[in-house]
Amino acid sequence: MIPPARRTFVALDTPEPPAARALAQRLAGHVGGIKLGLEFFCAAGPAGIRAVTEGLDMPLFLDLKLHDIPNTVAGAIRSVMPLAPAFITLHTLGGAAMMRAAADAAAEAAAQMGVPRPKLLGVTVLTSMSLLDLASVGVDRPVADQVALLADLAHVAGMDGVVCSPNECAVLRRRLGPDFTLMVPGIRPIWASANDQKRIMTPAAAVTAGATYLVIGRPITDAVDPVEAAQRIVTELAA
Ligand SMILES: O=C(O)c1cc(=O)[nH]c(=O)n1[C@@H]1O[C@H](COP(=O)(O)O)[C@@H](O)[C@H]1O
Repeated sequence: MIPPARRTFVALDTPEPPAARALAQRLAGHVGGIKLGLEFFCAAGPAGIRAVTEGLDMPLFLDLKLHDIPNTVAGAIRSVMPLAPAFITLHTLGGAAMMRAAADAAAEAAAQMGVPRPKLLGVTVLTSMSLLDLASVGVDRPVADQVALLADLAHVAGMDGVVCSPNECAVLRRRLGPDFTLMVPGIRPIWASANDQKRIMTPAAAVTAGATYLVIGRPITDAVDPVEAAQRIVTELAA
Protein backbone atom coordinates (compact mmCIF):
# COMPACT_ATOMS: atom_id res chain seq x y z
CA MET A 1 0.00 0.00 0.00
CA ILE A 2 1.53 3.36 -1.04
CA PRO A 3 1.30 5.86 1.84
CA PRO A 4 -0.60 9.10 1.08
CA ALA A 5 2.56 11.24 1.35
CA ARG A 6 4.21 9.15 -1.37
CA ARG A 7 1.30 8.79 -3.77
CA THR A 8 1.87 12.01 -5.73
CA PHE A 9 4.50 12.96 -8.29
CA VAL A 10 4.53 16.75 -8.47
CA ALA A 11 4.88 18.09 -12.02
CA LEU A 12 7.57 20.78 -11.90
CA ASP A 13 6.63 22.47 -15.17
CA THR A 14 9.15 25.28 -15.17
CA PRO A 15 12.18 26.07 -17.39
CA GLU A 16 14.25 27.10 -14.36
CA PRO A 17 16.42 24.45 -12.57
CA PRO A 18 16.89 26.58 -9.42
CA ALA A 19 13.12 27.06 -9.07
CA ALA A 20 12.46 23.36 -9.68
CA ARG A 21 15.09 22.30 -7.13
CA ALA A 22 13.90 24.75 -4.49
CA LEU A 23 10.29 23.58 -4.82
CA ALA A 24 11.31 19.91 -4.84
CA GLN A 25 13.22 20.43 -1.59
CA ARG A 26 10.26 22.24 0.01
CA LEU A 27 7.85 19.47 -1.01
CA ALA A 28 10.03 16.58 0.18
CA GLY A 29 8.00 14.51 2.63
CA HIS A 30 4.69 15.74 1.18
CA VAL A 31 5.04 14.14 -2.28
CA GLY A 32 6.49 10.83 -3.45
CA GLY A 33 8.61 12.20 -6.28
CA ILE A 34 9.08 14.84 -8.94
CA LYS A 35 8.16 14.91 -12.59
CA LEU A 36 10.30 16.88 -15.04
CA GLY A 37 8.96 17.04 -18.56
CA LEU A 38 9.23 18.77 -21.92
CA GLU A 39 9.09 22.40 -20.76
CA PHE A 40 11.98 21.76 -18.37
CA PHE A 41 14.02 19.43 -20.60
CA CYS A 42 13.79 21.67 -23.70
CA ALA A 43 15.07 24.62 -21.62
CA ALA A 44 17.63 22.96 -19.35
CA GLY A 45 18.41 19.52 -20.78
CA PRO A 46 20.29 16.73 -18.97
CA ALA A 47 22.48 19.24 -17.09
CA GLY A 48 19.35 20.87 -15.75
CA ILE A 49 17.98 17.50 -14.62
CA ARG A 50 21.23 16.86 -12.71
CA ALA A 51 21.09 20.35 -11.16
CA VAL A 52 17.68 19.49 -9.71
CA THR A 53 18.25 15.88 -8.69
CA GLU A 54 21.86 15.96 -7.38
CA GLY A 55 21.70 14.86 -3.74
CA LEU A 56 17.89 14.95 -3.78
CA ASP A 57 16.46 11.74 -2.38
CA MET A 58 13.27 11.79 -4.47
CA PRO A 59 12.32 9.51 -7.38
CA LEU A 60 12.48 11.21 -10.81
CA PHE A 61 9.70 10.74 -13.34
CA LEU A 62 11.29 11.86 -16.64
CA ASP A 63 8.33 12.68 -18.85
CA LEU A 64 9.63 12.99 -22.41
CA LYS A 65 6.73 11.20 -24.15
CA LEU A 66 9.16 9.55 -26.57
CA HIS A 67 7.59 8.87 -29.97
CA ASP A 68 9.82 7.90 -32.91
CA ILE A 69 11.03 4.85 -34.82
CA PRO A 70 12.21 1.98 -32.60
CA ASN A 71 15.93 2.59 -33.15
CA THR A 72 15.67 6.28 -32.26
CA VAL A 73 13.59 5.69 -29.12
CA ALA A 74 15.98 2.95 -27.98
CA GLY A 75 18.84 5.42 -28.40
CA ALA A 76 16.95 8.08 -26.44
CA ILE A 77 16.41 5.62 -23.58
CA ARG A 78 20.14 4.85 -23.52
CA SER A 79 20.93 8.59 -23.55
CA VAL A 80 18.83 9.36 -20.46
CA MET A 81 19.87 6.36 -18.36
CA PRO A 82 22.72 8.32 -16.64
CA LEU A 83 19.99 10.61 -15.22
CA ALA A 84 18.72 7.66 -13.15
CA PRO A 85 15.01 8.13 -13.87
CA ALA A 86 12.61 5.94 -11.92
CA PHE A 87 9.98 6.38 -14.68
CA ILE A 88 10.17 7.34 -18.37
CA THR A 89 7.21 7.98 -20.69
CA LEU A 90 6.72 6.95 -24.29
CA HIS A 91 3.67 7.44 -26.50
CA THR A 92 1.87 4.12 -27.04
CA LEU A 93 0.87 5.46 -30.51
CA GLY A 94 4.46 4.65 -31.50
CA GLY A 95 3.39 1.01 -31.58
CA ALA A 96 4.51 -2.30 -30.09
CA ALA A 97 7.87 -2.49 -31.89
CA MET A 98 8.87 0.93 -30.56
CA MET A 99 7.80 0.06 -27.02
CA ARG A 100 9.54 -3.32 -27.14
CA ALA A 101 12.77 -1.68 -28.42
CA ALA A 102 12.59 0.81 -25.55
CA ALA A 103 12.02 -1.94 -22.98
CA ASP A 104 14.97 -3.94 -24.35
CA ALA A 105 17.25 -0.88 -24.36
CA ALA A 106 16.32 0.02 -20.78
CA ALA A 107 16.95 -3.53 -19.55
CA GLU A 108 20.29 -3.85 -21.39
CA ALA A 109 21.55 -0.43 -20.28
CA ALA A 110 20.54 -1.01 -16.65
CA ALA A 111 22.36 -4.36 -16.63
CA GLN A 112 25.50 -2.84 -18.19
CA MET A 113 25.48 0.10 -15.75
CA GLY A 114 24.56 -2.01 -12.73
CA VAL A 115 21.64 0.28 -11.89
CA PRO A 116 17.92 -0.33 -11.36
CA ARG A 117 15.93 -0.45 -14.60
CA PRO A 118 13.65 2.58 -15.04
CA LYS A 119 9.96 1.71 -15.30
CA LEU A 120 8.56 2.53 -18.74
CA LEU A 121 5.08 4.05 -18.95
CA GLY A 122 3.01 4.27 -22.11
CA VAL A 123 1.02 7.48 -22.57
CA THR A 124 -2.44 6.56 -23.90
CA VAL A 125 -4.90 9.40 -24.55
CA LEU A 126 -3.83 12.78 -23.14
CA THR A 127 -6.09 13.98 -20.33
CA SER A 128 -6.50 17.25 -22.24
CA MET A 129 -8.34 15.40 -25.03
CA SER A 130 -12.11 14.96 -25.29
CA LEU A 131 -14.11 12.66 -27.55
CA LEU A 132 -14.24 15.47 -30.13
CA ASP A 133 -10.49 16.02 -29.93
CA LEU A 134 -9.95 12.30 -30.49
CA ALA A 135 -12.30 12.33 -33.51
CA SER A 136 -10.43 15.33 -34.93
CA VAL A 137 -7.27 13.20 -35.18
CA GLY A 138 -9.13 10.37 -36.87
CA VAL A 139 -9.99 8.11 -33.94
CA ASP A 140 -13.74 7.41 -33.99
CA ARG A 141 -14.01 4.98 -31.06
CA PRO A 142 -14.94 6.17 -27.55
CA VAL A 143 -12.09 7.54 -25.40
CA ALA A 144 -12.29 4.62 -22.95
CA ASP A 145 -12.03 2.09 -25.79
CA GLN A 146 -9.02 3.89 -27.30
CA VAL A 147 -7.29 3.98 -23.90
CA ALA A 148 -8.00 0.27 -23.33
CA LEU A 149 -6.68 -0.64 -26.79
CA LEU A 150 -3.45 1.32 -26.23
CA ALA A 151 -3.02 0.02 -22.66
CA ASP A 152 -3.38 -3.58 -23.85
CA LEU A 153 -0.75 -2.90 -26.54
CA ALA A 154 1.59 -1.36 -23.95
CA HIS A 155 1.15 -4.33 -21.61
CA VAL A 156 1.94 -6.86 -24.33
CA ALA A 157 4.92 -4.79 -25.51
CA GLY A 158 6.60 -4.89 -22.10
CA MET A 159 5.66 -1.54 -20.56
CA ASP A 160 5.52 -1.43 -16.77
CA GLY A 161 2.37 0.67 -16.86
CA VAL A 162 0.52 3.45 -18.60
CA VAL A 163 -0.43 7.08 -18.15
CA CYS A 164 -4.19 7.48 -18.31
CA SER A 165 -6.91 9.71 -16.92
CA PRO A 166 -8.71 8.81 -13.69
CA ASN A 167 -11.81 8.06 -15.77
CA GLU A 168 -10.13 4.96 -17.22
CA CYS A 169 -8.50 3.62 -14.04
CA ALA A 170 -11.22 1.21 -12.94
CA VAL A 171 -11.44 -0.52 -16.34
CA LEU A 172 -7.66 -0.72 -16.77
CA ARG A 173 -7.15 -2.04 -13.23
CA ARG A 174 -9.66 -4.85 -13.88
CA ARG A 175 -8.18 -5.52 -17.32
CA LEU A 176 -4.45 -5.42 -16.52
CA GLY A 177 -4.24 -6.59 -12.91
CA PRO A 178 -2.97 -5.18 -9.61
CA ASP A 179 0.72 -4.75 -10.50
CA PHE A 180 0.43 -2.71 -13.70
CA THR A 181 1.37 0.87 -12.85
CA LEU A 182 -1.34 3.46 -13.50
CA MET A 183 0.34 6.90 -13.41
CA VAL A 184 -2.61 9.28 -13.38
CA PRO A 185 -2.68 13.01 -14.20
CA GLY A 186 -5.88 14.97 -14.62
CA ILE A 187 -6.07 15.19 -10.83
CA ARG A 188 -7.99 18.16 -9.42
CA PRO A 189 -8.92 18.66 -5.76
CA ILE A 190 -12.35 20.31 -5.48
CA TRP A 191 -10.57 23.60 -4.64
CA ALA A 192 -8.44 23.66 -7.82
CA SER A 193 -9.10 24.98 -11.35
CA ALA A 194 -9.37 22.39 -14.15
CA ASN A 195 -7.11 24.51 -16.42
CA ASP A 196 -6.71 22.61 -19.75
CA GLN A 197 -7.51 19.22 -18.22
CA LYS A 198 -10.72 17.65 -19.58
CA ARG A 199 -10.86 14.19 -17.97
CA ILE A 200 -10.40 14.78 -14.24
CA MET A 201 -11.15 13.45 -10.76
CA THR A 202 -10.23 14.41 -7.21
CA PRO A 203 -7.15 12.74 -5.66
CA ALA A 204 -9.18 10.44 -3.42
CA ALA A 205 -11.58 9.43 -6.21
CA ALA A 206 -8.66 8.62 -8.53
CA VAL A 207 -7.00 6.37 -5.95
CA THR A 208 -10.32 4.65 -5.23
CA ALA A 209 -10.74 4.10 -8.98
CA GLY A 210 -7.37 2.28 -9.06
CA ALA A 211 -4.62 4.85 -9.65
CA THR A 212 -1.17 3.75 -8.50
CA TYR A 213 0.38 7.24 -8.52
CA LEU A 214 -1.10 10.69 -9.03
CA VAL A 215 0.55 13.35 -11.22
CA ILE A 216 -0.32 16.81 -9.96
CA GLY A 217 1.15 20.12 -11.15
CA ARG A 218 -0.64 23.44 -11.01
CA PRO A 219 -2.92 22.70 -8.00
CA ILE A 220 0.35 22.48 -6.03
CA THR A 221 2.88 24.59 -7.96
CA ASP A 222 0.52 27.53 -8.64
CA ALA A 223 -0.78 27.54 -5.04
CA VAL A 224 0.04 30.51 -2.84
CA ASP A 225 1.61 27.95 -0.47
CA PRO A 226 2.60 24.80 -2.40
CA VAL A 227 3.54 22.90 0.74
CA GLU A 228 0.14 23.58 2.31
CA ALA A 229 -1.57 22.52 -0.93
CA ALA A 230 0.43 19.29 -1.07
CA GLN A 231 -0.37 18.60 2.58
CA ARG A 232 -4.10 19.16 1.92
CA ILE A 233 -3.90 16.49 -0.77
CA VAL A 234 -2.11 14.11 1.64
CA THR A 235 -4.86 14.74 4.20
CA GLU A 236 -7.55 14.05 1.60
CA LEU A 237 -5.86 10.76 0.68
CA ALA A 238 -5.40 9.73 4.29
CA ALA A 239 -9.09 10.26 5.15
O1 LIG B 1 2.53 12.19 -19.17
C1 LIG B 1 2.02 13.02 -18.34
O2 LIG B 1 2.48 13.19 -17.21
C2 LIG B 1 0.71 13.62 -18.73
C3 LIG B 1 -0.14 12.89 -19.56
C4 LIG B 1 -1.47 13.35 -19.75
O3 LIG B 1 -2.29 12.71 -20.42
N1 LIG B 1 -1.86 14.51 -19.16
C5 LIG B 1 -1.02 15.27 -18.40
O4 LIG B 1 -1.42 16.31 -17.88
N2 LIG B 1 0.28 14.84 -18.22
C6 LIG B 1 1.22 15.69 -17.45
O5 LIG B 1 0.76 15.81 -16.13
C7 LIG B 1 1.00 17.14 -15.65
C8 LIG B 1 -0.35 17.70 -15.21
O6 LIG B 1 -0.13 18.99 -14.74
P1 LIG B 1 -1.34 19.80 -14.09
O7 LIG B 1 -2.45 19.89 -15.12
O8 LIG B 1 -0.71 21.18 -13.83
O9 LIG B 1 -1.76 19.07 -12.84
C9 LIG B 1 1.68 17.92 -16.76
O10 LIG B 1 3.07 18.00 -16.50
C10 LIG B 1 1.39 17.09 -18.02
O11 LIG B 1 2.48 17.11 -18.92
